[in-house]
Amino acid sequence: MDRSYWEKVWREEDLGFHQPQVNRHLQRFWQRLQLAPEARVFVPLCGKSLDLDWLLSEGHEVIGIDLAEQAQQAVLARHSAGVRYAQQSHLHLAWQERLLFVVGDVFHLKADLLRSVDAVYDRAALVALPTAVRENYALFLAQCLKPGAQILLVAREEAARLQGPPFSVNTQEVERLYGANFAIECLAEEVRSDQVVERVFLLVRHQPWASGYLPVEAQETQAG
Ligand SMILES: C[S@@+](CC[C@H](N)C(=O)[O-])C[C@H]1O[C@@H](n2cnc3c(N)ncnc32)[C@H](O)[C@@H]1O
Repeated sequence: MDRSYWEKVWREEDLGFHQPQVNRHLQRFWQRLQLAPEARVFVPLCGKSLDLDWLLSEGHEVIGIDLAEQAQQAVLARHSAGVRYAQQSHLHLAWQERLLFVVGDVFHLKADLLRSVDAVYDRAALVALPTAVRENYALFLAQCLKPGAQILLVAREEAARLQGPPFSVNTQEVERLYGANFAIECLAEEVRSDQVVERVFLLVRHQPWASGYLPVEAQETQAG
């Protein structure tokens, strides 16, 4: 999905993905991450999700990014006091107290910023991306996140779905994308009435040199 696809979605307010309430998996499983209240949380492809507000209410610093300026405006309308703005290359930044909302492409974020993140909350982000971009996204997160950083991932599998977004992402796909760099635990699996299987995963970035770990930058070479 290119930028023009999402621009049209936002222009036409075709926002079927937006939830009018905080995600129940987030509320149920967030405590499993055992984060300090002041921990920094990254919410990629965040839209105008109320989950940002919930994470702020837990005391976290929250960084959201979305291509859509409308998403930023909607979120800032809920956090309007004392907003400040800045531009950094292709990114439009707005921040207010513990919230930083970036308008731009997730792949333009600086690795330094993501390295400061303790946890990532991914609902409808990975599954919004087609296969090739999904691979880049998973590798990008692996390269930027520090060891020990966690990802709470809500994925959806829909066997009959050939097109997206949302795309069907099953357990094998999560393992293919993240298995080399993260420990993966499936926290919940639910079959919905519409035959969509929703799964919640907890991913933890490996510590360097743990058994089986190779840094993503490493190239295999011949001995001798
Ligand atoms: C399916 S929506 C999910 C929004 C949000 N996570 C939620 O739960 O409501 C995907 C969002 O990703 C944004 N998006 C798509 N590609 C992006 C990219 N490369 N960088 C930043 N945002 C992107 C779109 O504008 C859209 O708002």
